[in-house]
Amino acid sequence: MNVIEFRDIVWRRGTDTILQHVDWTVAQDQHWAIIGCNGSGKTSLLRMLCGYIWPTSGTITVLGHRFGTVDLRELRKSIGLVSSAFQEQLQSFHPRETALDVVLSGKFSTIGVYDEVYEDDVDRAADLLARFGAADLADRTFNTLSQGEKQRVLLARAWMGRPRILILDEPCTGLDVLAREHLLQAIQVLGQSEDAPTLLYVTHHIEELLPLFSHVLLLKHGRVVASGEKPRVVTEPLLSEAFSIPVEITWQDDRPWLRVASGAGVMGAGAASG
Ligand SMILES: Nc1ncnc2c1ncn2[C@@H]1O[C@H](COP(=O)(O)OP(=O)(O)OP(=O)(O)O)[C@@H](O)[C@H]1O
Repeated sequence: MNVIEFRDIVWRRGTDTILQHVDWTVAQDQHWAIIGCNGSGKTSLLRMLCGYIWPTSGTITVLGHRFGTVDLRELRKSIGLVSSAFQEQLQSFHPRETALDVVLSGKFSTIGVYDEVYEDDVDRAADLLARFGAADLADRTFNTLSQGEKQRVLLARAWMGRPRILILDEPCTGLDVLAREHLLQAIQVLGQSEDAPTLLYVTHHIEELLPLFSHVLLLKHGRVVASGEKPRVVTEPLLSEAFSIPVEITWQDDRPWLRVASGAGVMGAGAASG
């Protein structure tokens, strides 16, 4: 059984076609990065995956359930999400809620812990905090944490819910280099664990494509530019096409680093035309 199947998905809003004939298959044991410029359709695709928007045409099957024949509220319990928009929403946590409470609340997919918590749950939450390098934050009030600290706690929270699919929507936004590398390292390690969910990682930053990510979906103007195994997709011609600017890639420690090709940037274009 595939984890995700999008078949010939089209999404129109008014006169705009936002997703254009998208085919996308995610199999078991794959972790995907989703890459594309602003407005290329990444968020729309993922909102569709969670059943928040409905395609104009095409079919979607998630975890073996065909949309239209499944209770989406039930299915959503299998899909975790970490995004900066979500972080804002979580400002509504009770002012006294600790980081450990926040992780625990992931078990129930609620904001705040209202259900009974067992010792095992507390152990697991503490263990997850430790794995994300945040053990010392357990008793701190969540609302007083820095953005980087909050992201680590929210990732631990997402793992606590044992989702089958976990969407990480630009989880490194706003983090300094060291905080970002710590977070990426934790994702790399936990993503390799036996009970890891299928990861879908949205980013504009190519260097965040950890060795863990086996596959990449490259979008442009709502179309799939390329989709498949990372080394076949993360190439200079395909990324140059997706970003509409010539780019060069250097691989280091099995991670790709991108720079705009010499003379091709906005400055270069200005100099050339001037
Ligand atoms: N509900 C909507 N109604 C009309 N247009 C929409 C709607 N949602 C998204 N769009 C448009 O669809 C296009 C794709 O948007 P989307 O948010 O999916 O892109 P994105 O790749 O996630 O961009 P970013 O990287 O900036 O977050 C944009 O042009 C956006 O304005």
